[in-house]
Amino acid sequence: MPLEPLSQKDIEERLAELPGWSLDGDRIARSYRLGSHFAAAALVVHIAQVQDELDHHSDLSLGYHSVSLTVNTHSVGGAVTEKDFELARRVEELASGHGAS
Ligand SMILES: C[C@H](O)[C@H](O)[C@H]1CNC2=NC(N)=NC(=O)C2=N1
Repeated sequence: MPLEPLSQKDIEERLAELPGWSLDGDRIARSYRLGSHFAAAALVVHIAQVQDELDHHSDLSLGYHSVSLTVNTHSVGGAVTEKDFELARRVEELASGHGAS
């Protein structure tokens, strides 16, 4: 099925199931805290691996003890789609395995 922009209501319903995620303009976003810079870097690499697997890529940044990402879907002109939430759910699983909060 082709990707379509989600309505505001659809976005809010999905965000309600993803604590820590929020709408930032036309993107969904989350930041994580980790116990060290190296732990944060490892999470970035793991997220990059999943993004290539899904062929869907966030803007992903590494801080001192933090990782931040924002994502929308370029192919529909930069709107939020189901694919962004698929990535967000996968990242949540990963982050928990890395001890991120
Ligand atoms: C050709 C390739 O499949 C596309 O460019 C993919 C790659 N990653 C992507 N990532 C995001 N966030 N949106 C896209 O539309 C997108 N498209």
